[in-house]
Amino acid sequence: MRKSIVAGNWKLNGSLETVSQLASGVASQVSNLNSEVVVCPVYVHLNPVASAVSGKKVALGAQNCSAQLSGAYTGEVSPGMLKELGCEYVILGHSERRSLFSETDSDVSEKMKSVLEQGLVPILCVGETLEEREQGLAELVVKTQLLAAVEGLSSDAVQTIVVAYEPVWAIGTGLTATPEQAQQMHSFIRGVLATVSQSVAEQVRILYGGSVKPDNAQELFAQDDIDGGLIGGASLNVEDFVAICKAAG
Ligand SMILES: O=C[C@H](O)COP(=O)(O)O
Repeated sequence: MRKSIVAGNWKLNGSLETVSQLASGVASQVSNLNSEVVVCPVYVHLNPVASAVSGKKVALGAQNCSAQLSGAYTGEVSPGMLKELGCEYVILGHSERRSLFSETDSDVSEKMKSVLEQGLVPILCVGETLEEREQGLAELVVKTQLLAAVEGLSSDAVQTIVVAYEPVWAIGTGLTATPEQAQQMHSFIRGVLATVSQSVAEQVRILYGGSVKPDNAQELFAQDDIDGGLIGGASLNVEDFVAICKAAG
């Protein structure tokens, strides 16, 4: 039985004051849930958010990291540094990093290795653009991204990762994939993971992301292969995010 996860990706939002309030507000309302709750602020907000959720049932995640562990890499932050701040999760390969910051499958693959070596859990994002979906390429795109990210990893390592299926056309647009569309892709992803091993396929949590809101979360999370969500806009509001976390269990 896979434990559900709801992760809030706060993206480039908030101030020291507002993220601390957001984190405390969420932490005070999720203590009785069965699902894991993760919040992912920007790097410079990790420390105050870690303090706000300390001892609470909310885990800390980062939105990105370097593949490098140390050295002359100006402006980068290593997985070990994130771990030192209390991070357990790192979002990797988000479509905004791929499209706006030119991250390639190969970059994501290097980051996967470094993050796993440091004992952190990558939340690996995969997903197709609208154009790719309309051309019938959605599964090929997702499969290519997924296999590139896990290439060279042991099956023991792969079974610890979290995958987030985020159709690019659904991110921040209000256009959610239907529960059927999402389930179809999640089942496909599980099938791709089965080529690593059947037990990997059964254990890896696969989250859906893209305009998840309190009013559509329950139906999405009720699908067999949807194990929670990666939430953008709605994670910036305590009541909405808590409602989504409750929908996951
Ligand atoms: O990482 C989160 C996703 O990009 C989803 O964002 P959204 O919930 O605002 O559509």
